[in-house]
Amino acid sequence: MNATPILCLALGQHGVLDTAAAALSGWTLCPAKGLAEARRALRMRPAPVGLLLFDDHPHGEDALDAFLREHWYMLWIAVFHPPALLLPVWRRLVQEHCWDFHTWPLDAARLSYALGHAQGMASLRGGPPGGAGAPGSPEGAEGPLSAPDAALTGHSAAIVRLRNQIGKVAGASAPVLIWGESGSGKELVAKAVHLCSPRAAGPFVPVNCGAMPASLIQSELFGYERGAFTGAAREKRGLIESAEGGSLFLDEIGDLPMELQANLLRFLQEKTICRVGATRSMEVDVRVIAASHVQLQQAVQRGAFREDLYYRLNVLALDVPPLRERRDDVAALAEHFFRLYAAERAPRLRGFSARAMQMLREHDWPGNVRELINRVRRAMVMAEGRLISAQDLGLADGVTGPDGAPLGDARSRAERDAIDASLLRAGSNMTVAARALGVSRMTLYRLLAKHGIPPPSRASQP
Ligand SMILES: Nc1ncnc2c1ncn2[C@@H]1O[C@H](COP(=O)(O)OP(=O)(O)OP(=O)(O)O)[C@@H](O)[C@H]1O
Repeated sequence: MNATPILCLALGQHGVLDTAAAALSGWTLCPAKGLAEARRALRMRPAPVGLLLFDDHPHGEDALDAFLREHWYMLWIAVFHPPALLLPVWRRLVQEHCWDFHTWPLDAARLSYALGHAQGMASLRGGPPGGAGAPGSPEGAEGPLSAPDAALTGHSAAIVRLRNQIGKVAGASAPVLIWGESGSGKELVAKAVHLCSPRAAGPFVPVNCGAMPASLIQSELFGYERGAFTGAAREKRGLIESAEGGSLFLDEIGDLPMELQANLLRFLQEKTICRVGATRSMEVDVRVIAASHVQLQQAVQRGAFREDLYYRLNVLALDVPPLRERRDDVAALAEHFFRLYAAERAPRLRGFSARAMQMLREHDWPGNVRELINRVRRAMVMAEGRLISAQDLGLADGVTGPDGAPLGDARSRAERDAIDASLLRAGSNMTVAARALGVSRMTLYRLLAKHGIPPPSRASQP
């Protein structure tokens, strides 16, 4: 008997579960009557492979699509009645999410062979998340992640390659270095590495090295003892300690001050840390995942980043491609974010116009996926019709082009569009937007007031 469980999900009539059980007697099957039961079963006992058992009137494709996106790390085999496969909606679902498909009546030998093959492939990928949220999981400072927190949308060759690489590096214990442009998805990739690793049930602790004042980083990362400095009335665990048993995500590692680079190197070499003011060091079991949007090798050449630390971190490297290099993903991502925000914001909206989709595909996405999210969210607020237009997305032809308006008007409109675009690209971060526009934050606030653009709320600042 093969002891690794296969999730058997009945979509429709539950009788299909008995039929499958009779055909697959040598397998450990974990039956689930519907999506809610399947979610519960997978939380209790993760499975690397799942069977989707459709009855002769399949329906509920949106809910199933969302479920399969959440459980992207599993290999799925669908079983259909042949007529359903003539329908575009089910063909698309199989193409997007399934590793194989079969038809009723079951050919037990063929299905067994496919399940064995799928299990073998799943084990090469590094296996499913190791029981995030499972009973007995140690709870960390940030708590364990769950699969939807790290689902990478997209089916371009680049993202499929990246998913495979994530599966491979996740199983190892060495540090990971993720490189990619701002907003391309580095943190999401870090979460996926953590979730696919044997540490999945432990905490994932993100630290933005660029956003933390240099004077605080040492005590925030390493913690401090009581009385270590004025104001240290109580001892405090650092972020590294709070990632015990899990992963520490060091975003913008290139911004780490030199003296802390030495401390981090010591931690990576010796697996011990010393709190500020402590006389003894302590052991910690934490995997470091670092990310940078600048090529660290150049920082090494400039003398701004330690070469020994660079080589320590760069054992397993992952490149997250910019969105313009995987345009095939734009439509799936836009639809994913539309679905994500539609219920909350705009139940009347039905989707994107054909022209809007075309402009989404043609845009260069300097702010990557974060810019796409911002454009979709803004469009959902601005749209007046049932379909989001290119105009709503701020991507219509001629929005910035001269149209015979007086020079002053054209200049003012161009200024406003440039501000809008850079705020979108910067994810509403005023500092980043101001830097991109080559003006100070104060000037940017003044320009917002001049054009009647509401300043981004503090909540939307990263
Ligand atoms: N493939 C993807 N599927 C779904 N969501 C994605 C994908 N890639 C990125 N995102 C989303 O885009 C946003 C930006 O991604 P993320 O924060 O991971 O980027 P980043 O490269 O770490 O950015 P920065 O360098 O500015 O920190 C997040 O909300 C993330 O969830």
